Amino acid sequence: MQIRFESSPREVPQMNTDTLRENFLVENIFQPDQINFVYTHYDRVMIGGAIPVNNILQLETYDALKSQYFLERREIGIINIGGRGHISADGTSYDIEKLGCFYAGKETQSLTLASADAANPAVFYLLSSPAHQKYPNQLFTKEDATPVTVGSVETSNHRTIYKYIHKDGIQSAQLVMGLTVLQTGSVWNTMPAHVHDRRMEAYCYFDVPENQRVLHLMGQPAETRHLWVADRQAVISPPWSIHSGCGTSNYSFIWGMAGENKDYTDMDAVLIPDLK
Ligand SMILES: O=C(O)C(=O)C[C@H](O)C(=O)CO
Ligand SMILES: [Zn+2]
Repeated sequence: MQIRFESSPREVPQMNTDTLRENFLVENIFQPDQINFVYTHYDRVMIGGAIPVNNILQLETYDALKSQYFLERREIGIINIGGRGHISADGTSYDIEKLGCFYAGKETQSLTLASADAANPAVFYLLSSPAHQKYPNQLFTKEDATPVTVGSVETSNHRTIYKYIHKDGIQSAQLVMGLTVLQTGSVWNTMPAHVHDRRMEAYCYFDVPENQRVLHLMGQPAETRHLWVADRQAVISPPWSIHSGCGTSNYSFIWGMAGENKDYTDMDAVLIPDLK
C-alpha cells in the first residue's frame, strides 16, 4: 500500500508537474481482481479501488493499520461506478447497482466485493477514515440520495449532486461522501470554488470518455496549480486547497471528506475574480 504524507501550502507552489502528481494524483487503484489503497496522512483517509472480475475480493487489513481486521477502528464508504455488484458484510448480502453507495461501520469484521457479471464487472471506489464510534451498515441507491441540480448551462456547470453519507443522510463517525454528474455540454465542477479547512477532500473522476481529460485545479485560491486527470483517477485535496475541475467533455466524480464535521454546507466560498 502506498503512503502519502502531507504537503504544506508553502511547499506546493514550488512543485513541478511530476512532484505535484506524485503527491496529489492517485493513478492505478482500479485493477482487475485486486483491492488497492493509497493511505494518506490527510485525516488518515484511505483511497481505494477494486474490480472483482473472476474472484470475490475480501477486504483485508494492512500491516500499517496494526489492526486485526480492516474495519476494527475504521469506517468505509463504497460507491459502484461499474456494472451490478454484490457486497457482503458480516454475512448480510447487498446488491449494488451503478452509482449505489454502501456504508460499512466500525467493527464490521468481514466484507467482500463481487460482480454480478464478469463481462461487465462492478467497479468499486472505496474511501475509509478512522472511526471512534460504530454506525449501522447501510445501502443507498442514487434515488435515496435526494439529488439536487445546481449550476446552469450558461455557465457550463449544470450538474446533479447526490449526497449519500453526510449529516442528514447515511450516518457515519466522520466520513462524508457522494457524487456529482455533469450534464451533457457542461464541463465545470465546483465553480465557484471553495475551501473547507476543517475537512480534507478526495475527488475520483469517472465516466470520462476515452481520450478526454479533466483539468483539476488545486492550491490556495490566489496560488492555483493544475493536474490533468484521466478516467478512474483520484486527486487528494488538502483542507486548505480549492478542488475544482474543467473537462474536455462532461464527466462524473465521487467526492469524499473527513475531518472536523459532517456538514456538507460548511464551505468557505471563493469569488471567481479572487482566483489566481
Ligand atoms: O459539483 C460540485 O460543486 C461538488 O460536487 C462539490 C463537492 O461536493 C465538494 O467539494 C464538497 O465539499
Ligand atoms: Zn469541497
